[in-house]
Amino acid sequence: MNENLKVTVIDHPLVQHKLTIMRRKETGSNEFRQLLREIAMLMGYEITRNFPLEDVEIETPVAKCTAKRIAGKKVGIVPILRAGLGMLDGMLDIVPAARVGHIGLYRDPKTLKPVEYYCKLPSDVADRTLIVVDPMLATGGSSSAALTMLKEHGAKSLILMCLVSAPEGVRVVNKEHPDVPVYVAAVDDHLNDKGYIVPGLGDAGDRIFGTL
Ligand SMILES: O=c1ccn([C@@H]2O[C@H](COP(=O)(O)O)[C@@H](O)[C@H]2O)c(=O)[nH]1
Ligand SMILES: O=P(O)(O)OP(=O)(O)O
Ligand SMILES: [Mg+2]
Repeated sequence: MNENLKVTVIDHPLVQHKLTIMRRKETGSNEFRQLLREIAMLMGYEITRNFPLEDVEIETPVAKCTAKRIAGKKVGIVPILRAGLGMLDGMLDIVPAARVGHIGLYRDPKTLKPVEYYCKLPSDVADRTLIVVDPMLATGGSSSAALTMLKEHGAKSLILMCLVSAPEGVRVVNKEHPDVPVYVAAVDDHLNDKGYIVPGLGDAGDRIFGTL
């Protein structure tokens, strides 16, 4: 069923174990937030694996040498509000010098279409790799709209990182943004008639911020 989807599932045992705890309805906001932060860090580690390196001349206390550093401008992390904020600190734990942009989108509960309410981006988006983060890729409307907004601001190198996805959402992003690699921890079964991922984990924003 998922064979046509262009998506990388990060199946590291630590990620999968933590995700299972997050899915449980008994898991409270405090633990949910902490696990999301940890998973974001682990996923970020995998996603940045192929970032290009360049040589730099340095001097250690012992000798001069040529060492490696990440090439190019500092990466940008762009959480989709609110739920994407839950993945920001985990990313900043491993890329502390990253620039941070914010895109505010909520899903209209009737139409399930994304509604934009905020956008503030780092400078020079055209020259940075931007990692868009949102725990849930459901219909794909929010992620796709965020990627479109970033491209309208000049972004050229984009990565989408979500925790749980539905095949429907991956399909939409693949179709509308074939240039954007998609990383997830799980591709779940389907969407229900309210646009929630099944089995999923519920409303990520509500679970992170305790607004159920
Ligand atoms: O099971 C779900 C499904 C969606 N969300 C929230 O909605 C958006 C993504 O929905 P799209 O339909 O892909 O636009 C996401 O930002 C979540 O905040 C959810 O929490 N749980
Ligand atoms: O996508 P939504 O409407 O669930 O937004 P939020 O992340 O603020 O819960
Ligand atoms: Mg929500």
